[in-house]
Amino acid sequence: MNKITILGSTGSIGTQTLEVVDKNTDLKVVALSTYQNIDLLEQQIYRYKPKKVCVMIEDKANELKRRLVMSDVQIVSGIEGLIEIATLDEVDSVITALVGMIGIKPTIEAIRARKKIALANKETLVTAGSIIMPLAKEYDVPIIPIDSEHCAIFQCLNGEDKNTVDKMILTASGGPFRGKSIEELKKVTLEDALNHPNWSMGKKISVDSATLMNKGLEVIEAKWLFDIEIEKIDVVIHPQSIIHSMVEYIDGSIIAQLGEPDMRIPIQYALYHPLRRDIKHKATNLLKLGQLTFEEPDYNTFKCLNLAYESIKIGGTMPTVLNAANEYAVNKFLNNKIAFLDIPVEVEYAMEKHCTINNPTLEDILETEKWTQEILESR
Ligand SMILES: NC(=O)C1=CN([C@@H]2O[C@H](COP(=O)(O)OP(=O)(O)OC[C@H]3O[C@@H](n4cnc5c(N)ncnc54)[C@H](OP(=O)(O)O)[C@@H]3O)[C@@H](O)[C@H]2O)C=CC1
Ligand SMILES: CC(=O)[C@@H](O)[C@H](O)COP(=O)(O)O
Ligand SMILES: [Mn+2]
Repeated sequence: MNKITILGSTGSIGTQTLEVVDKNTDLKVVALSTYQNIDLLEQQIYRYKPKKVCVMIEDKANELKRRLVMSDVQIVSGIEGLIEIATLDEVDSVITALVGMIGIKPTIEAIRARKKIALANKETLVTAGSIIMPLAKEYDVPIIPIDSEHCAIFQCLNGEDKNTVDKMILTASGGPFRGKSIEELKKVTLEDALNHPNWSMGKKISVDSATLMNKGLEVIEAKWLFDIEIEKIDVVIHPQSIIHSMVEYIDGSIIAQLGEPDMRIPIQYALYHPLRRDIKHKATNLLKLGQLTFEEPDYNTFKCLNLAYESIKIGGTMPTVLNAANEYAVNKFLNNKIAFLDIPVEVEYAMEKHCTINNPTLEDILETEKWTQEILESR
């Protein structure tokens, strides 16, 4: 029996993880969490009977307590609550399906408590990869990627000697605005940006896919997960999202992982690694697919991808600034406060103003997040 905590169980990855649980009777849910969606969490409590849940917002946690006064589920709140459910004694694996840098502390504490990590929450690695990866090594804790590209690369590596890898090739769908010009992007709406061609995902990552920041974050995520130089990580546009990523070896062989765009596949893979589960969520019919195509990303129009490469080349706290500025700007865009093309402008502004701290501590990273929010607020 694999006993699990899902951080962010009411989101896109969280709910799909529960769909995987539905198909696998040897997965037992011990703890769940939400930011504020207590209606859905309440349904999840009835169905999966967790021991403990965390509601980030205290008022909402209190409301849920009133609703569940007859139930024996324990309800905690805030960041301390997230840490509590990520470190419960009886838990084997923690699925990090939170969105944003809020995932850093619970992930660190879960590693210290020696929980296996199934990681979807890429912002945690983008900003604190320099702390998380050595910590996981120190505690001998596996970090298994859920992000589809990284799960693909993880499978393509298949235990090969790292020195035989020439390149990692991350595929990108290109998002809903692939092929559009700057002029056309001036007119796009929030609704357009959320309309991803292949994947159904949470709002923040959908906007990141539209700006190509998602791919930039994934380049940095790959650097930390696979301990590879940034110069060896390439991005190629593959509009069909069937090839999830590839590894090119020194002999010219390219190994790819293919499958339907369905996150239940990498989620199940991460939960069962090193075993491969014999449950298919969605089969791929190659004959029906027709063509698989590839294009160069448009770096001039979609500036976020270059900003991400730049930030990780500078290193230190700069990827934190990139990520925190992006979280800030995407939030503004989601609330109709700025236009789509303002997102890279905000990110670039914060990066230009920042004096990088090398070899940052956790405190430096969290302070940098705050600094970034303040500099953008006062702009
Ligand atoms: N969705 C996908 O297919 C993929 C997602 N990822 C990554 O996985 C992570 C999750 O993405 P996704 O599931 O789409 O996101 P969602 O927005 O759909 O879900 C996020 C979850 O985290 C909770 N949450 C949000 N903000 C906070 C906060 N400040 N404190 C505590 N809990 C919070 C949400 O609660 P509430 O419901 O109340 O908002 C929800 O449960 C992201 O890092 C994303 O980049 C990676 C690959 C694919
Ligand atoms: C499903 C997943 O892993 C997402 O990160 C996805 O890759 C987003 O699509 P883009 O390739 O458009 O960024
Ligand atoms: Mn991805």
